[in-house]
Amino acid sequence: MNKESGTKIDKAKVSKAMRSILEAIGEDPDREGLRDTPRRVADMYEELLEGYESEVDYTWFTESTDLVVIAGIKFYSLCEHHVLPFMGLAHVAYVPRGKVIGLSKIPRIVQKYARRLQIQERMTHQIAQEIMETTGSPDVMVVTEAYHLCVIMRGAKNTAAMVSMGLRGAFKTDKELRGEVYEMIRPYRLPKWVL
Ligand SMILES: Nc1nc2c(ncn2[C@@H]2O[C@H](COP(=O)(O)OP(=O)(O)OP(=O)(O)O)[C@@H](O)[C@H]2O)c(=O)[nH]1
Ligand SMILES: [Zn+2]
Repeated sequence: MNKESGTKIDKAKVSKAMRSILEAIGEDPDREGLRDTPRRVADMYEELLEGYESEVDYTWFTESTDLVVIAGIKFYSLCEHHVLPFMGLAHVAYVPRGKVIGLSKIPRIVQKYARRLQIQERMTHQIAQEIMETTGSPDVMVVTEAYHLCVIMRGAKNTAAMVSMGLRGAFKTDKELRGEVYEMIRPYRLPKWVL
């Protein structure tokens, strides 16, 4: 079930709609190269939007109260305005209150919220929220940096990167703690777009 829209992806419907789009742009959907395209696009949306249906399986925990930083988590998402990709890196930090979740769960949380129709700020917020809920720590920092193809390929046609910050608890007020995280994530920051 798609938890936000309440519906599962209807692949037959996506495929039919894609065929209509091909016709609408003046293509022949029955020509050899396009014959399977509606089906491929339906399969693609099912894959790219699988985040609606994923749940992270928290099976392992350990105890610590020391700062945890996971830097350079890559993600690919789709902007909900143009349904074009935006992609980049997420960096996550939290100060556990005794409960540390498995390292791999952090990239899984990022994928869960990236693989939907999104805006970057909401994705950043949702990642921070799930980390707060599962670790019980109010002190969470999430930085996402991304290139949006809807800004690069069309419209403004500019290669600006967007950085979105999610600061919770101590990270909101403690500049020194924030600075420590910036230092640690610096080598893992997003490279400059080259095209
Ligand atoms: N803040 C934010 N804006 C986004 C994101 N993804 C897309 N947008 C912007 O959403 C806005 C939608 O604005 P509209 O004016 O309705 O759309 P548009 O006419 O296609 O706008 P242009 O892209 O400027 O041509 C655009 O400025 C997009 O760049 C996102 O993740 N966060
Ligand atoms: Zn867009």
